[in-house]
Amino acid sequence: MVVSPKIAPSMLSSDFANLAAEANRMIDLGANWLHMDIMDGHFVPNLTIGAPVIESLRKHTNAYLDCHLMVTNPMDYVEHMAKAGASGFTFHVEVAKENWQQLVQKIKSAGMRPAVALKPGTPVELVYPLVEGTTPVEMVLVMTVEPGFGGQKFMPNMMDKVRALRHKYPTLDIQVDGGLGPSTIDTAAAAGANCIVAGSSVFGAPEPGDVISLLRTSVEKAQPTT
Ligand SMILES: O=C(CO)[C@@H](O)[C@H](O)COP(=O)(O)O
Ligand SMILES: [Fe+2]
Repeated sequence: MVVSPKIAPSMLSSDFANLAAEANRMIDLGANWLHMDIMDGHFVPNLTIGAPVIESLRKHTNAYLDCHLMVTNPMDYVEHMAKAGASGFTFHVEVAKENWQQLVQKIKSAGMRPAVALKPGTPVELVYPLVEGTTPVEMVLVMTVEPGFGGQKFMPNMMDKVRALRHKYPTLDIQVDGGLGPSTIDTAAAAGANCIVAGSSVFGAPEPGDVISLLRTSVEKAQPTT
């Protein structure tokens, strides 16, 4: 595999009252990125954090903040998220069918890394133009649960999307998010995922560092033929 593993604990499963300490603990335990779930209570039936929390956290860490925006109007968030210190900006294709080119351009101009996510019911073909565009996204996030909540069950049938993406794009960062942990990582890694989001399996473990290492090792071992 020519793409490197990026393990991103989902801070949604952390103790939000101790966010900075939790974030730095994850980095010290070997995490590459911190996955930040931004939800607007409209695109998904849950409300979490926004730019003010990212801005506060940024004062306590230099880590890559991988922001997953489950919001209906991602365009409205770009400037605020960039100013707050977000590193990556992942929007959902379901709400950016018309204006994705403008959106990707705006994300890049604001200094963030653009990525696109798709819900379980969304066909993978919808993101191909975004990967192949003149201003392409740099990562595709395949949701392996319905977005909105941590702690749900991994959907193995989403691996068809991961396999299709890996076959078409051997060097693309492909992220999976939802229900990843020791019992599901090998399936995702074998399909070709290299960016792994894990919330409850990491924060709920007695030794979160062991889970982070296991996730990384599984991705490193998987060598899907592309
Ligand atoms: O985006 C989401 C949920 O919408 C995720 O990032 C979850 O927060 C992952 O949590 P686990 O399924 O790993 O517990
Ligand atoms: Fe997420």
